[in-house]
Amino acid sequence: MNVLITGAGGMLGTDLQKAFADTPCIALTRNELDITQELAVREAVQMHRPDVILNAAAYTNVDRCETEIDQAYAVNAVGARNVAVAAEQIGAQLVHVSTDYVFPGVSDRPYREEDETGPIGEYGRSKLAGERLVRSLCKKHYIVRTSWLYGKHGPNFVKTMLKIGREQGAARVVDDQVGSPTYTVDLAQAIRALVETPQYGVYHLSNQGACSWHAFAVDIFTLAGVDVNLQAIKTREFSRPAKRPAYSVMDNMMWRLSGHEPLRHYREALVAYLQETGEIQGGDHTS
Ligand SMILES: NC(=O)C1=CN([C@@H]2O[C@H](COP(=O)(O)OP(=O)(O)OC[C@H]3O[C@@H](n4cnc5c(N)ncnc54)[C@H](O)[C@@H]3O)[C@@H](O)[C@H]2O)C=CC1
Repeated sequence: MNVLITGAGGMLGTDLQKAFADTPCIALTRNELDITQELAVREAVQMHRPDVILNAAAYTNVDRCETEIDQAYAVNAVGARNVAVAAEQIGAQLVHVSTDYVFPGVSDRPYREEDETGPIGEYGRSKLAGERLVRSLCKKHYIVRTSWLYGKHGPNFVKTMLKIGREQGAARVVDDQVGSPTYTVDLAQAIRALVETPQYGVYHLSNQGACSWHAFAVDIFTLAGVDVNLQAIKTREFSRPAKRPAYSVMDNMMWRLSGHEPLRHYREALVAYLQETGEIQGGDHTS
């Protein structure tokens, strides 16, 4: 299996490279391939002729998407289209990574793959546009919606909390947004397993369990042994340009029904992350 990764320098892209390290893999960062450039995408795909393309490139700054709408759509929709067309031309499989933010966040149960979408911000709208283009333009597609990513190779909530907690000894975190934190290493391995089958379609892939950002911060500080004055606040007290869904937990139904084991619980994944980044020593931290 020959693999080509776009957005390979990002947080997920870097872990995808590791998950596919035992197979021929061309990893292209934004500087090496800008997916908004249709001709460049077509040429790169024609030249390398991968069996599988992993599109991890995206405009991911949720707040900036509210004002930089054209830039967001250029990458998340037009860029996704360019990759989908190029994949289809050579009959390649395409894994396109999307987000829980395509949902409005008002469900009383975890969102399933076929539930109605309804993004409440420009990031989610641009990602949904990308999903639709991929679905209609590339037959062999896997659309992988994931949530609340953190990993070793990018800025993320865990790093931010540890920095703020250690430097300031205090933090205020919202407790009225609920989702599933997901470790990029686990997601990359799941994507690896997914492309071993021709079970195309839309997948929700997240670590198991759900929590608020505040509860996640409690886990982070407890596990890392950082003593912090942690205050729970409401979203309305923490003004940000983009609205976020209040509840974006996703049922990984299609993954389960396709015969895969659920991803591990988010707390177990967090322990692994903290150990692998040297924040805590090995041993049993899960009780
Ligand atoms: N970070 C998160 O919490 C979540 C992320 N996602 C999705 O997961 C995927 C991976 O995200 P992360 O690794 O967290 O983001 P990231 O921001 O770390 O990585 C995205 C990469 O795309 C690259 N990129 C941006 N514009 C590009 C362009 N025009 N051409 C080529 N590359 C370009 C960036 O340079 C960056 O390396 C994205 O599709 C994102 O929408 C979904 C849910 C949550």
